[in-house]
Amino acid sequence: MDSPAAFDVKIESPGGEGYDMRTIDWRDDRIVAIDQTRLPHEVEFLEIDTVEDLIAAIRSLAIRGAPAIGVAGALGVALAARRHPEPAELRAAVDALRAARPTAVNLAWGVDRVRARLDAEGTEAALDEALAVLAEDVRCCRELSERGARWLVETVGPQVAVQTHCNAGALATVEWGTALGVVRSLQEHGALTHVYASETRPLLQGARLTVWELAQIGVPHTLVVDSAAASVLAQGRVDAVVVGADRITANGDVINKVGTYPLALAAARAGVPMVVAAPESTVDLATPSGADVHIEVRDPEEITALGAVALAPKGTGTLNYAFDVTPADLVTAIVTERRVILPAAGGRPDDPISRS
Ligand SMILES: CSC[C@H]1O[C@H](OP(=O)(O)O)[C@H](O)[C@@H]1O
Repeated sequence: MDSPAAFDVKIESPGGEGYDMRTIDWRDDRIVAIDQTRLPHEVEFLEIDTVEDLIAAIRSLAIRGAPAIGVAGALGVALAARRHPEPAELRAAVDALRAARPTAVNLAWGVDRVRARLDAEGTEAALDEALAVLAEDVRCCRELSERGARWLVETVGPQVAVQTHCNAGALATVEWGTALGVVRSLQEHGALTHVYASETRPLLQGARLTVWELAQIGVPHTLVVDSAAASVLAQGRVDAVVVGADRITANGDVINKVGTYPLALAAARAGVPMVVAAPESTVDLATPSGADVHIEVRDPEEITALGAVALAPKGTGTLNYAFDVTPADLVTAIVTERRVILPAAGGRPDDPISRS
């Protein structure tokens, strides 16, 4: 595939002060991670010494984002092996970690991968495997981002405006990002014009995290409320929607932050490609379709209050889905570190040829 001339341009993407820090890492025999509940006002790090504290951090979204919680799961098994030598205690701690959040396949994938190494070769091997998972995330995000940027330049042209949802940036991974990784690669190639970010109620990952990241890297951006995202597309302001994923099932259905499905409907109506950027660790070939995925339902207070301020009458009933399912026929492209799958055109993640 000849590289389009535009793609051969390479410019230094400005990183903001301290932006290149890692979202999650292993230092001095413990897990160190940015507390994302404090952003964008403060950059604070958690130093996690126990599995209980790690589970709490994942459940509160202090540590969040499918790839990042996959790495947290992997490091968490290594931590558990060091803190719980007694087999029954260790098993209970690892099982509780695996169940911390149900929807992103990466958490179970990271836990299972390191648990297998622990069972086979012991505590130090478990840490080696966890550190390998961490390093792979860095590599995979860079590779999928480059692949996604190249696909966009070839498909929509040399200058690309993007609409994204939630946060699938460096904060959702170890350090580079998936959807925002594609944005950064477009920026590096001089092919990015603008990013529209939706705020992503109720926890505002778009307004608090994505906008913060885009400012750090000097990307021109506009924040919109979730319900305006469809109008942004209808007005022809963007060339592609690019989002992350929490789980991609064997038939190409994409489970991602709630609000992704309506965005895909609006993209189809506007004739704009719907692009999902995710590592292969998010592809779950053991689950046939989105109908088989447990969608996390979260605390009503996340909807009915903003901190101490009530946004709805006390006792208001809610349906606080954390994710939704975008059917494969609305997904133009899934970009991983190894391949581009075209579900809307009939491509499937479980296709033996493209999996090879
Ligand atoms: C790079 S995938 C990030 C993915 O995870 C987010 O969910 P949450 O903030 O609840 O962890 C959202 O679905 C993002 O697309």
